[in-house]
Amino acid sequence: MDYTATVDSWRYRDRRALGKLNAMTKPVIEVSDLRCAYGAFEAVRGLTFEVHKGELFALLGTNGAGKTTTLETIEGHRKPSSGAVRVLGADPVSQRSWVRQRCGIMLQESGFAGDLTVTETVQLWQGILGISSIVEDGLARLNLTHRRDVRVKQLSGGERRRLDLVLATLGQPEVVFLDEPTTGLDPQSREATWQVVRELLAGGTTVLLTTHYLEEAERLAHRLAIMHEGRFAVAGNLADVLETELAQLGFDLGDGVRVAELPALFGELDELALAEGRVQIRTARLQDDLQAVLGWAAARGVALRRLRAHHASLDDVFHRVAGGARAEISTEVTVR
Ligand SMILES: Nc1ncnc2c1ncn2[C@@H]1O[C@H](COP(=O)(O)OP(=O)(O)OP(=O)(O)O)[C@@H](O)[C@H]1O
Repeated sequence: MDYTATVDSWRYRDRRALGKLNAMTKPVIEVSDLRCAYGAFEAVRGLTFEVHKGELFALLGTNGAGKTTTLETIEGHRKPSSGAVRVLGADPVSQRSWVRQRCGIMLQESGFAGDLTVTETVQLWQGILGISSIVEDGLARLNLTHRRDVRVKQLSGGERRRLDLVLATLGQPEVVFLDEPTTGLDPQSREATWQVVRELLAGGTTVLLTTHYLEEAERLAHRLAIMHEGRFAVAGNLADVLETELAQLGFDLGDGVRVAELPALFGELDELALAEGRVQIRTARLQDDLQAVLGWAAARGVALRRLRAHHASLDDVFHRVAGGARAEISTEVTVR
């Protein structure tokens, strides 16, 4: 049985139900016109969004887009320059200890004491949080049991990341912040991490995540935002985000076929690709244009070589945003 597929389809089926439920409940994380500056430089420029109970919201974006600054500000590590942040209804700066007790935080870089063993580190963290829960399960699920007596400084980068996650999820926090949780992990460890995150969500934990892995956001996020230069360039659920980019239809222009002979299409022809002998069309009406091309080819007896028709992927959207082609997208996205 493909467990991943089952979990993912469950997520998609359940998303609508979660949305209806969430419309009736107070958000767990509320961010309103958030701005954060380092001196004269404004790294975060007016973000507004909410995250509801049991929901995972993913922040994607290019290096320096402002993801970590946003996350750390919501965690209460710094005051916003302006705007408002509420976590579980409280101000994460002025009510820090109340909020902190209810949150698990996985920073981008851990600040472990290298001379402590894995077990000692967990025990220390349990002491700080006043938790006496048994962590064997957490260590086992993230494949760290056999490393429990190893000093932290002797762990690999991926093992440290997994230890970070064990610590962030100690004591069943209501909210978990994950800053690039799977960077540097091998595929197996990444899958184990995703499984832990799915279990947290199923238990009602709310998760705010930053990642550079588009697949991670596709697999886990109920909603996501792609940041660029401190703003949300595009945001919403996966379908909303994919709809912001046109679909693509392409095939090689065979010998003896002239461009003028092509059927009328709704999409726009890529002149650069055409110069290299390929018909490449970006279109908002993929089905109509595909039908027109197939009908035309059948009528003329043209074989369409390397025919490819596909809706936009998250990768396509990301590259458009990263390429700075933001004129086509609203930069004032409000996510509610
Ligand atoms: N302490 C700081 N002082 C000055 N500028 C900072 C500081 N921290 C971050 N910045 C700047 O703020 C901007 C946003 O940084 P941030 O780390 O939030 O981005 P990011 O999206 O998390 O990037 P990455 O994907 O590389 O982690 C960048 O231009 C960065 O150089």
